[in-house]
Amino acid sequence: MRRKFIVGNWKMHGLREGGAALASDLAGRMLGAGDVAFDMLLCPPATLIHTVVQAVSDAPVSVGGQDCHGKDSGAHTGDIGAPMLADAGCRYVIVGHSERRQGHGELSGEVKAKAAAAHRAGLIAIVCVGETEAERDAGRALDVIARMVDESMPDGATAANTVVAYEPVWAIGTGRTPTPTDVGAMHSMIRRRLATLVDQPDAVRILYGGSVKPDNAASLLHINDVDGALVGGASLKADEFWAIAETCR
Ligand SMILES: O=C[C@H](O)COP(=O)(O)O
Repeated sequence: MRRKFIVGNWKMHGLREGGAALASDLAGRMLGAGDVAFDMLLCPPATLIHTVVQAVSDAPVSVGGQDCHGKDSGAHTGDIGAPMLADAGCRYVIVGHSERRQGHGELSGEVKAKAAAAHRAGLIAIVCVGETEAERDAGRALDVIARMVDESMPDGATAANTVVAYEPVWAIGTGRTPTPTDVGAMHSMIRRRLATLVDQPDAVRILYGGSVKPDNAASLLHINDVDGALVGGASLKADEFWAIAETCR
């Protein structure tokens, strides 16, 4: 049985005061809710990891990084090693987000190295894949994602150390989403693909990301093989993020 997983990716948003307030608000809601049918993860910018770890320390809320280097340490100015994230209190790290692939030219081979680095540090890697609008319009979405999954998944990936996030690039921050039929087809293809790449493919959580909002969360989160959401914009508002999470209850 895969528990639903609601992940907030704050991207490059937030200063200490607001970040602490948002994390504390969500921690309080989780504590007040008691038994919930989902896990919650917050991925703040690196400067807020310490603040958020402290704010959620009493609550069943995990903290993750938004990226890590493929090497554990070294002369890599501006980068963060996975052991540093673990040391700061993270349990997870997002790798291969399309904003990294596109904005920083990351290819799947590098994403695979980052996921492997996460595993070495004892972190759970959230491996992101997603097609562009041109690829979908050309009818190539399933092939593109199959290849990205094949090339991004590190050796030794298991259901315990890896989560996959499917995020169509054209749906991120645009208010547009694929149809539930298209999301279902993509997620079931990804799971079939995982059968050749990881142990216990049926236990791997596959998240959907891209314009998840309170008003579409229920229809997206109840699709077969959709095990949660990777939420950007709506994760910056406690009411919206909580409303998305509550559709899993
Ligand atoms: O990591 C999150 C995704 O990029 C989705 O962002 P969004 O919810 O703002 O569309």
